[in-house]
This record gives sequence, C-alpha cells and structure tokens, in this order.
Amino acid sequence: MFLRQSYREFKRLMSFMQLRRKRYFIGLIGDSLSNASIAILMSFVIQYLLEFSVHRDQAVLMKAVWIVGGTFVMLSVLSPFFSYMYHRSVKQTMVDIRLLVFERLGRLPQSYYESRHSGDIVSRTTNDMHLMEQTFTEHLKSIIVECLTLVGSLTVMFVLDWRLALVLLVLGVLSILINTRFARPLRKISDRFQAQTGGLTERLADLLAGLQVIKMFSLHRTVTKRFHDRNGEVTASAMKQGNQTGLLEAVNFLINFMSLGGMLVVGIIMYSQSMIELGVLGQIIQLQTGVSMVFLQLGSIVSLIQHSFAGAARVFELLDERAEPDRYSSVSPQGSEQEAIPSTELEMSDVIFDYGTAAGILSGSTLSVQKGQVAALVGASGSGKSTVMKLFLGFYPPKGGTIRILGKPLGHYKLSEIRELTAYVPQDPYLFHGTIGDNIRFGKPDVTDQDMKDAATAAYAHEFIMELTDGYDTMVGERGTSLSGGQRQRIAIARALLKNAPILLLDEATSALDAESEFWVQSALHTLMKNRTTLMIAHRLSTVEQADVIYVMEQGVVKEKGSHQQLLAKEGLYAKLYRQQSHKEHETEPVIA
Ligand SMILES: Nc1ncnc2c1ncn2[C@@H]1O[C@H](COP(=O)(O)OP(=O)(O)OP(=O)(O)O)[C@@H](O)[C@H]1O
Repeated sequence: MFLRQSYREFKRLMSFMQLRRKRYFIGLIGDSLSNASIAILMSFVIQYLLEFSVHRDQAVLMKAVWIVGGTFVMLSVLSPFFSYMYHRSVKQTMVDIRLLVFERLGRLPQSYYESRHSGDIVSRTTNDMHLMEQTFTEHLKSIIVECLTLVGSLTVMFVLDWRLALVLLVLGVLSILINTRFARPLRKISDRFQAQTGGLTERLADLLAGLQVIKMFSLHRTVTKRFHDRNGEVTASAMKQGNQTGLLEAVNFLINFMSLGGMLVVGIIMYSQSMIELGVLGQIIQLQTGVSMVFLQLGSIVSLIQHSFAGAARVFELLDERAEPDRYSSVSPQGSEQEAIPSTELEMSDVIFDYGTAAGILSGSTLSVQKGQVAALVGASGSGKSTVMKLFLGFYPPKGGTIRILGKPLGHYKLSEIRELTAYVPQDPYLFHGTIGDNIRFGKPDVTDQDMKDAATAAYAHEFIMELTDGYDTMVGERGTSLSGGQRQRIAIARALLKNAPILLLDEATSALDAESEFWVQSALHTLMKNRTTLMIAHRLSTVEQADVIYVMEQGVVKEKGSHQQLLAKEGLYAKLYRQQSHKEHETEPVIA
C-alpha cells in the first residue's frame, strides 16, 4: 500500500517530463553508470597492480594503465555530457511545473484563498518545489548509482568467488528489507515536517504583512514567541527524522561492518590456504568497500527520498485543487432568460448564501439597480455587504435565489464575462510591482500612452504623477507602499476608467482618507460613475446622501430601501444608523478655539 503510494507519486513526477523523459533517462543512467563503474574499474586496477607486484608481468601493468586512462576519459568527457543532458531536462521540466502551479493558482476560486494562509501557499511553491527538483536530480541518481554499484560489484564478485559473493548478497537483501521498513515512518515524519515548514512560512508572512500593527502594539515579543513555538515544532520533527535516519544508518553500519570484517577474515584464511590469489583478494576487498558505501548511504537516501515525496505530494495537492468553473449553473429554476428585465442591470432575488460554515450569511436578500443608477449598500459591520459584492463579482455562487446581471441570470455568463462587465474598486486597491503607467494600463496593456494619460487626468491623478521624479515611469513599491492611500485610489480609478465596464462596484474608497484626498478621490469617482450603473458599499452614511437608492442590510437581509430622505422619514434602521454616525462625527469634530 505504502510502496504503491510512493510508486504512484514517482509515476506522477515522471509524467511532468513528457517528451523529455527519454533524454532524461539516457542522461541519468549514463551519468550513474559512469559513477558506479569507477569502483568496479578500480577493483580491476588493484587486482592487476597486485598481480604485477607478484609476477612482474608488463602486460598486466598495461591493463591497469588502460583502465585508469579510460576512467579518466569517462569522468572528464562522458559523465559531464550525460550530467548536462539530464540536468537540462530537469530544469525545463521544473519551468513547466512552476508554470502549471502558477496557472493553477490563478484559476483557483476565491474560497481557496480565503480559507488558507498565503504563507502555506508560498511554502508549497518554494520549499516543496525545491524538494521535488531534488528528487529528479540528486535522489534518483543516488538510487541508480547505488543499485548499479551493488549489481555490478556482486556480478564481478560472483565471477571471482561465488562463496564470498553469496554472503554479500544475503547481507544486501537483509539491508534492503530493513531500509524499506524504515521508509513508512520516515515518510510520516516528512509529511509532518513539510506541513510545519509551511506553518513557519505563515508566521513569516504574518510578520511581513502585519509589521505596522506589530510595531504599533509592540507585539514583537508575541510574534517572535509564536515563531519560536512553530520553530520548536519543526525542530522536534527534524530531530525525530534525524533519530530515525541515525538509527537506520547505525543498522546499515553494523551490517556493513559485519560484511567487511567477515570478508577480510574469510579472505585472509582462504589466501593463507592458497584458495585465492592475492590480486583477486585485493579486488574483492576493493569491491566490498564500494558495496559498503552503498549500505552506508542507503539509510539517508531512503530518508531523503521520502522527504522529497512528501514535498511533491503537497505540490500535487495544490495542482489537484478544483479550479473555478467557467460558469456557475443557474441556481434557481426561476432564473431563466425569458424573465430578463432589460432595464435592471444588477439584481438579487431571495439570495441565500453561506461560506460553508454553520452560520447563514445571506438569508433571502433582494435588491436591484437600474441602468445608470447609483445604489448604495449600507448596514452594520458583518451584515453581509461585502458578501453581496463578492456574489456579483462571481467569486462565489449563491446557494439559493437568483442573481441577474444586465437582466440575465448569473449562469448565462462565463465568469470571465462577468468580470469583463464589471469594474471593481476595493477599499485598498492593490498596486503591482512596476511603474505607475504599468499599473494604470494593467487591465488593458495595449492602450496608447495618450489614452492612459487621459484616464489618469479624468481620475485626478495626472497632476500628482507628473510631480513624481519619473512621472508615469515611477516605480511603485510592493503593494504601492510608496504612494499615499488617496493616490493609490486614484490610480485604481484610472485603471477602472480604462477598463470601461458598464457596471461599477465600489467598496467605499474614502473612509480612510484625509479631507483633501477624499475630495480628489470623490471627484475621480464622480467621473467614473458617469454613464455607468453603480453599486457601492458605504461605511459612512454621509457619502450616500446623493445615491438614487439606498439598501439597508441587517444580518444578511435587506431590511429597508429608498432614497436618503425617504429612509430618514421612515424613522427605521437607516435613520437610527444615520443619527448614531452624525452624533459620533459631531463628538469627534475638533474644537476650534
Ligand atoms: N471567507 C469567509 N469565510 C467565512 N465567513 C466569512 C467570510 N467572509 C465573511 N464572512 C462572514 O460573513 C459575515 C458577513 O461578512 P461581510 O464581509 O459580508 O460583512 P460586511 O457587511 O461587508 O462587513 P464590513 O462592513 O465590516 O466589511 C460576517 O459574519 C463574516 O464573519
């Protein structure tokens, strides 16, 4: 069962080689043969030199010289050539695997990322991939070299003296049996070790992403302790791995010691009884030394290969994750195309949704946004506003009810089409590493420089960009940290303007900005909203007074709907929230003496 699993993993690993498989194996076996034959060839050299020292036969000496010369040519020409052959195949294969993994990561659904730590994903794509590469290069070669050395040495020994060879064969089989017994526990430890290494990367990612919070709250000691604890777990697994490998190596050493010692004693007795020639005895002892090395290394190879397979299995898990489908099937039977309402661009009808946990998040939400309207979604924190947005963006399929976009049910569109139809400006837009220009034209790389500048001008970003040293060629740091929040927002708005999608989804962009930045971002948003249908999440009710329609959410249900004035007059939830916020803003207003 366990061996079958390892074989399956090996087969899958090899499947990535595709057409390069032949080149890889020729290179690998050629290089391994060169390596393995050295010990055997050297045993002949020793035999001939010992024979020469006894009989002074020049012809025998020449044989030794020829073998040494041949070995030199093999090591300096053939071995590097074969090595290049298989290393090249491995490098090209690893490029393919990295691409596959990257491509799969891009196609995984939002739920995958929301339920996992980015550190674990980084660990799979770095540590585990590295282990995978080691299987192709080092570990497989070691196994083949060891096997060839064993088979070659035993064959020569059988020809020289079958009795000594038989003893060695029995000990070899015993050693292989013992090593296979250790493989399963070593694999278990390796699986745990790799998962814990992923946890360690998670802590590191937390430190990098949350550095500001850590500094602000002086949490350095706490996070260091967490890292230390995780590190302790990894070390404990590493120690266990070390113990097992050490134990295995000790057993191998014992077998090796017995065989070498036994061979020497028996050999010397046979020589003293003239049952064997000195040259042959020397050759057998030399061969035995090569075989000893095989026994000694077998333990660490078994451990290393299990470790590599554990890494490969984590990469396979990632590759096997289910990608986002092309489209969702229509959830509700009522969501047929005949029912399309052309003037309604965004619609949600009795939508039910949860994130797979016991708690229901949306429990029958209904809302609609007409063509050209600005609709606002308000409500207490956790009431489900962002979830509504995620459903319209197609990040999750609803579990009940109907969602329509441009009058057609969600299932009518491919997910890529939904994202073409919508432009989304989140609260904290992500800027990629690159220039400001690259970031603005991210969704439309082919637009002209003039179009890009026009979009930046309309987003009130052109002026501040031109004040930067390299203008549009200014590099923004990772996540755009070299720019202010308001500047990042305006670049995201310019990006959305270039995309020119008919539907706009906004997560209130201005809640964290100062008055001046807010003014510019609001102006940019007004340009962006022109001639588009907008659904915006608003955290501050003062920003939605002008909206055509406001939906008020509470615990996953739309409780109220109307304009600002209508909702105030209703004296319901909105009016209560509005008064609470106005009161708070009033309280925190600075007192000017
Ligand atoms: N990926 C997720 N997995 C599980 N539960 C989630 C997930 N995202 C959100 N939730 C839960 O869903 C509920 C609604 O969250 P949502 O983010 O939609 O609220 P919100 O109204 O946008 O809140 P806020 O105004 O604070 O952003 C919350 O209870 C939240 O804990």
